[in-house]
Parts: sequence; C-alpha cells; structure tokens
Amino acid sequence: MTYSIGIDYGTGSGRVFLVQTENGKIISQYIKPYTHGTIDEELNGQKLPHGFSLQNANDYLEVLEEGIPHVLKESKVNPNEIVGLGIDFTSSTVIFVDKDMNPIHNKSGFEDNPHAYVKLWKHHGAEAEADLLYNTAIKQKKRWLGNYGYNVSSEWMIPKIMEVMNKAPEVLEATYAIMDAGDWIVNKLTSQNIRSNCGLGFKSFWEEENGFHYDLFDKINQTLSDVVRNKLEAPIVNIGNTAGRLSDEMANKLGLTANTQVSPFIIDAHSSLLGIGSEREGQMTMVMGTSTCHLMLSKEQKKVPGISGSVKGAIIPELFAYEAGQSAVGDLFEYAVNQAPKSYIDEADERGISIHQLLEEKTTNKLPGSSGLIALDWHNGNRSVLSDSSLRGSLFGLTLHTKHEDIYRAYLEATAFGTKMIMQQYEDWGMHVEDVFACGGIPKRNKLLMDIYANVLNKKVTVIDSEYAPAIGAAILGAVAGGAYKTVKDAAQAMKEPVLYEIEPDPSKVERYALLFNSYKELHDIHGYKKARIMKSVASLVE
Ligand SMILES: Nc1ncnc2c1ncn2[C@@H]1O[C@H](COP(=O)(O)OP(=O)(O)O)[C@@H](O)[C@H]1O
Ligand SMILES: O=C(CO)[C@@H](O)[C@@H](O)COP(=O)(O)O
Repeated sequence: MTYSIGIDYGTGSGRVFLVQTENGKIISQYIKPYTHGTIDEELNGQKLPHGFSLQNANDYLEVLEEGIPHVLKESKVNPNEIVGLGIDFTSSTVIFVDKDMNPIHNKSGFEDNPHAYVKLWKHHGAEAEADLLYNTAIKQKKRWLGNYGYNVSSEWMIPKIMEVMNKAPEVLEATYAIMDAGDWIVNKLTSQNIRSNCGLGFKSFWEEENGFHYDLFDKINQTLSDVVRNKLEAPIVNIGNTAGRLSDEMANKLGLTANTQVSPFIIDAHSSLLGIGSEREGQMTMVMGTSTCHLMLSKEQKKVPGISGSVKGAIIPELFAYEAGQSAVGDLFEYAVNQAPKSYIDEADERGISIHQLLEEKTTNKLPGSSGLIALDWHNGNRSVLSDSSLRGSLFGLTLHTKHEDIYRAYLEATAFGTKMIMQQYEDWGMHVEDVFACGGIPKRNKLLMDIYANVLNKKVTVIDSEYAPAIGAAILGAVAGGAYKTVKDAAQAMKEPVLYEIEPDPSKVERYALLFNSYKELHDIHGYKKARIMKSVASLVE
C-alpha cells in the first residue's frame, strides 16, 4: 500500500490530507486556520489602503509543521510508504524572499512595511499598474493578450511586482526572488528555486512557447524586465512531473523520508479538476469557495474575451486549461451573514445551526423573484467577463418590508447570474458546456444554492461529495510525482472524489430565472460599462 499527501492552501486555512494512492481514500486530515488570517484593515497599528489583502508567510509553514506530523501520528502510516506530496495554493499570492528563501517581512526593519508581506490573490492595490500594462499591451496591439481574455487583472503577478517597484523600492532591493506562495512552499520543501508552469502560465504572462512576454515589460520600463529576469524567472517544472525529492532537513523536520517526491504547485481551483476527475472538453467545473473559478479544458487554444486565461498543460498535460472567475462568492455570502439581525443570530445559536443554514431555511421555499430583489455580485470587483476590480456591488428592489433572508438569497442568485454570463461567454466563443460540476467548500453545504444554479444555468449540476477536491488533486499530483501512476489522467480516475448528487433544472423556475437574468444583464451592462461612471464617481470619495 502506498500513500501521498495533498496540501490545500485556501484563502483562510491550510488543509493537509494523507490519502491512499490506490483510491484516494482519506486516511487522515488536519485543518489549520492561518494564525494571522488575512491582514486587510491594519498592519501593526497602521491603517492599510482600501483593497489591501496581505498574509504572513510564516502561517503557511505552520500548516506543514503541524499538519504533516499530525497525519503521520494519527494514521501510523510508515513514512517510507508515502511516495509523494502535492501542493495547491491560491494564486497569484505573491511572496518576496531573500536568498535564503526567508520572507522579507521577517527581516529586521521590514516588520511594519506592508509591501514586505505576502500579497494575497485578492489584493487590489495594483489597479494603476494593471491599467498601465493593459493600455500598453493594447496600444502595442499585443495579440497574445487574447490568451488572457484581452485583459490584465490587478490580482496577477506582474502588476503586484510593479506595485512594489513603485511604492516600496526598498523591499525590492532586499528581495532575491519573487514567486507564487505555492512555488515558495515547494522550494522550502526541496531546497530549490523552481517555478510551476501552472502559476506562471495563468498569472505571470509566461507561455511555454515564448517564455515571459518581455516584449511588453520592456515597453513599461527596463527595470521591470530586469526584475522579472533576475528575480521571477527560474527553472520551470510542468504539472505531471516531479519538482524533486524532499530535502533531508525538511524530511527530518516533518517526519517523512527524503524519498518522498514533491510535485510542482498547482493553483487551488485548477487542482479541483483533478480532484473530481474532470479531464475532457465540454465540462465546466465551478470551484466555489471564497471566490469561484470556472474551469474548462480544450484541445485548442481560443482567445475568449473576458476570461482570465488559457494555459496548455496547466492541469492535464495534453489539454489547454481555461479559467474564468468571480472574486467574491463565499466572501459575498459571508458579508450577508455578517449583516444578519441579532434575532437571527440568537435563533441560529439556540438551534445549533449556522446563520447560512438559517437564512437558507427561511428562503428556500420562496418562488424565484418573489422578493422583488436583484443584486450585482461585484463587492470585490468583477473578474470575468468585465475584468474590472474597481467595480462595486449593488442591490436593487429594496422596500421597507424586505427581509434579510431575501437579501441573502438575492446574493446567492447574483453569483448564479454572474456564472451564467461566464458560461455564455465560453459558449459564444466555441466552447460548448455539456456538463456542469460544482465543488469546493460551498456546494456540499448549500442545497438551495445548487438548485438556483441548475435553474439559472438551465443545466444539470453535478455536486461533488467533497469540500476538499483541491487537496485530493494535489495528492493526485503527489502520487504521480512519486511514481504511483504513469499519467495524471490515470491517477485522477483512480483517486477522484465521489458524486454527492445531481440536480436537474425545473422548467417553471427556469422560466422565472430567465426573466430575472435579463434584468441582471441590463444592470450588468449599465453599471459594468455603459454608465460605469455612476458607481466609479461615488467610489472616488472613498479614502
Ligand atoms: N452554508 C453555506 N452556504 C454558502 N456559503 C458558505 C456556507 N458555509 C460557508 N460558506 C462560505 O464558504 C467559504 C469558505 O469556503 P472554502 O472553500 O473553505 O474557502 P477557500 O478554499 O476559499 O479558503 C466562506 O467564504 C463562507 O462564507
Ligand atoms: O485566483 C484563483 C485561481 O486562479 C484562486 O486561487 C482564487 O480565486 C482564490 O480561490 P479560493 O476561493 O480561495 O479557493
């Protein structure tokens, strides 16, 4: 019997899973909320600018140092039988390190410097830099930008590097290497300095054929090109290969053996496709957590406007992986939960259920549209298809009698409408959606949400019986790196998570949601671009 370890670094916590390579059976698991959480309001007493989302890289090491010894102790598995280890991580979560791979925020004199900290994937401090990259690429008629949906997100690597260049040159001066946090964990485990093709391909303007797009960086300035060449660029390891074995130091520290192979990191949402066994064209997989990522696979590369990117071999070696997404989904529902009236909080406490469950219960039997509410789900900007992180959410149709559960449901529905916009974009550009899968931390917890998605999308939705598909995907890559399987596809089919249930559309609800979607589409177009100045002028007064 052999085993592999999958470690899923989500937005709020790290999750370590020990699984059987034969069938993906979870033998032991450990979930560690990040000690410092997400640093977004203030850092050591200093107020942070709006849109900042930082993390402390030491928290990521705690996941390793606590989680791996825990699963070994609990399972009593012989470490010699653990052939591989895989890492999935949110992206682009950017870390700046010195030549010993130590985060700059650990260095004396940098403790209070926000730009020395990890820029979480949802950090929105690099809007101006993203706009400059986009406008320069458009002016230079860079056709390759079509592989990134003809947009540049402030959530990606290069704008975040430019932000530090512009706002904190002292951090850059002290920095030896820059990378995705997922690459950093792999490098800490193997004492190397490598990069994964998945992270670079989706978030760093790197393509296997041409490498980094210095043709664009040079147009910004020579410093940017030099920083990318000297600090970001490094040997690349493709998904499906091994990044190398555990270092002796880490093997001893964690209780593993130096024979354990480590897979290059994969982006968390992308890892879910492996975890659910999605491996062919025509399948749209929604990975629903803090955010939602809408992933598809194709034999061809198509330039689909408004999606986040397409990268060959980022998930399944011989296919192009496509990504689109919504920056606030679980975050949006959390926002609604946090606005719940005290009476609801007390009722949920008395009954020992979550506020989510109480709100779902109170609104689950209502007819679509019965509240008269409709919302735009842009509380953290719009990633796809508008790619504008400065956009803001809104709620229409409020009356003096509107109930909080109706507002909660309006947000659930808004994320479904936003998903329909993305699905239609894929289909309009030749990528037919046959099957819709739902996985991640949310689908299993909210049946009403899945009912809404099936009826808004008018598609059967297959809900996966696992909140941990990304971790299983990472374990699958660990198993391949460790030689338990010859191909990623074979490993995914053997180790994938099971289906929990399938939900079919209900024609009566589909009809009502079609009317609501038309209204959503009009509001989307008005506030997304036709009259975007209305919300932007209000936002201009934000400190
Ligand atoms: N019953 C529920 N219905 C809808 N959303 C939920 C429910 N329970 C938790 N959530 C949301 O799930 C999100 C966490 O999902 P998870 O996949 O664990 O996050 P991530 O992988 O992004 O760290 C939170 O944003 C939370 O608001
Ligand atoms: O950006 C990506 C994928 O490209 C994700 O890492 C990011 O949306 C965060 O995902 P989670 O919602 O935290 O799982």
